[in-house]
Amino acid sequence: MRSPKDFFAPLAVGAPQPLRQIPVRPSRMIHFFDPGNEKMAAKIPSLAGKVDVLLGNLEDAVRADRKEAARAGLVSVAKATDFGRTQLWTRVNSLDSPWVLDDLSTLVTEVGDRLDVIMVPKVEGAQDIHYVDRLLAQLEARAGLTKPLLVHAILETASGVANVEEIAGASPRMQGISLGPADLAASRRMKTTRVGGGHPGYLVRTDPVGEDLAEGRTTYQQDLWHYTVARMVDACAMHGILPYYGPFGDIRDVVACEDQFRNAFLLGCVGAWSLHPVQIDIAKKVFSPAPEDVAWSRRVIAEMGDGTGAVMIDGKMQDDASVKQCRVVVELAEELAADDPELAAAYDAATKEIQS
Ligand SMILES: CC(C)(COP(=O)(O)OP(=O)(O)OC[C@H]1O[C@@H](n2cnc3c(N)ncnc32)[C@H](O)[C@@H]1OP(=O)(O)O)[C@@H](O)C(=O)NCCC(=O)NCCSC(=O)C[C@](C)(O)C(=O)O
Ligand SMILES: [Mg+2]
Repeated sequence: MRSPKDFFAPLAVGAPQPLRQIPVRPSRMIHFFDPGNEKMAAKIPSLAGKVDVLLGNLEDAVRADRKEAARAGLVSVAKATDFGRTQLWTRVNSLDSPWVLDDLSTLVTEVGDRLDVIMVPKVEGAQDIHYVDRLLAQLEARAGLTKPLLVHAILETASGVANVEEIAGASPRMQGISLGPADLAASRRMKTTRVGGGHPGYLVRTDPVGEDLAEGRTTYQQDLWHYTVARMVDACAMHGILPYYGPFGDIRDVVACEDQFRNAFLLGCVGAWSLHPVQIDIAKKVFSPAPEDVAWSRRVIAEMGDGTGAVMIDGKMQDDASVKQCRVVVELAEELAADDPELAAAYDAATKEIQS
């Protein structure tokens, strides 16, 4: 564990200075692709500039005999593509695999200046981040990089959840954390067989109305991921890094995907993964504040003046705490709108409408 005094010192001679704040860049969707799959890789130039993050996946979903092709494919894509405003991330293989050392050394050495974030799967505790942190510093120094690579952890083991606060604060490289519901379910010995989303058996039932226990009792499906997402959000907020919902595996069910993403958004997440092109626009819609919420928030901020005291707006009490929530919405909206003229116009139109 580093002492507070040297927390921001580089971990290798010649490595770049760690950042004190996570750069503000949209990351509503982290779009996964297999760089060794020629059909998918061919789609990357047309997605660059349109999605917030493109992530070359080297871990699960890439067959063992395709690991090297995926790594080489990512080097080619990284060199050949003009990413514009889009960030390039990668998910390397897990730290207990035979591939991760070559993943990190090849990528940092050959395309470290093109990469923004390295996603590390199956993180169990701060020790995993410390290992990657030092190794990245050595590789950055060797490659002569001037910008530090950031690290994103996937929360997908029971031990990772138990240690999520120390993971979030383990290094100034920590950019964020995503929920990995499939591996996490297996690690916890949950009895689900899905990649994210709910389960019809996880429910609550209204009380019996008469003698017949089976009649007239409504059931409500519950969210299997609420505890984990909420805990991850708190850990991230405490350490000034960003929380994300992970994957939603039922590609066909765009309705439930939108619901799952929105639950995460409302709880504090800034984005989710898209596994298929059809999920890109869902994430964009859900993780951009709605124009009417932005307009309302701007109105509350304007009417609250210096932000103290209490006022009534349309029958609702507003005070120091509600104006802070409105500032969260407006700050996010303005960060996203700075990069997206269509969104900026939608926010301005809704604000004009509420004023008239
Ligand atoms: C689901 C699959 C198999 C359906 O693939 P498909 O080919 O059957 O789908 P399609 O609808 O037929 O595809 C239409 C077109 O889109 C292309 N396409 C399809 N997907 C993409 C994509 N992502 N990016 C760019 N292009 C894509 C595809 O190649 C095809 O191109 P074509 O029209 O030229 O024939 C496919 O979409 C896929 O492999 N997606 C990525 C899967 C992945 O990365 N999984 C790992 C993340 S989830 C995870 O690891 C869990 C976690 C966190 O670790 C834990 O919870 O534990
Ligand atoms: Mg996983």
